[in-house]
Amino acid sequence: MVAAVAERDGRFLLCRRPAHKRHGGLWEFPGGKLEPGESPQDAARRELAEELGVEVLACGEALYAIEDPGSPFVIEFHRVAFAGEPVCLEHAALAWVDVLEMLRLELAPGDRRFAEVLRGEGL
Ligand SMILES: Nc1nc2c([nH]c(=O)n2[C@H]2C[C@H](O)[C@@H](COP(=O)(O)OP(=O)(O)OP(=O)(O)O)O2)c(=O)[nH]1
Repeated sequence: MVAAVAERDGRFLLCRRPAHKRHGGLWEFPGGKLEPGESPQDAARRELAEELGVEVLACGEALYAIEDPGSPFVIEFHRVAFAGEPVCLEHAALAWVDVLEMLRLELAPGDRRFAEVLRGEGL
């Protein structure tokens, strides 16, 4: 899985998962599973267009790869820059939050581990 880390003025874009899905109601970085043959950069471009209606301009190398111990997924966190204002097309809500606000949200497990890395080390 790829998770996109978009930052503006010290705030990061987080998305709340729809109630009916796995980890419903929990907050996550936007992104999703890679389709066959996709690079993480391709998947970030596709997922952010689908979920947020934005165009990814740049997607870096993986900052961290983090496992959710309760699931088979490894989540790669990549820094992204995008053009346009994100629109909530597939999630329950969007929010730009600083790291302390992020840690107060109910985060999906892998996203929480990354938030703790952000608090400790920054980007
Ligand atoms: N963001 C995040 N997703 C997680 C974690 N643990 C875990 O099992 N997942 C799962 C939930 C989803 O099934 C999947 C996220 O991929 P996705 O965003 O493309 O999937 P989705 O549920 O929106 O859609 P679907 O294709 O599974 O129907 O990873 C976690 O810690 N963080």
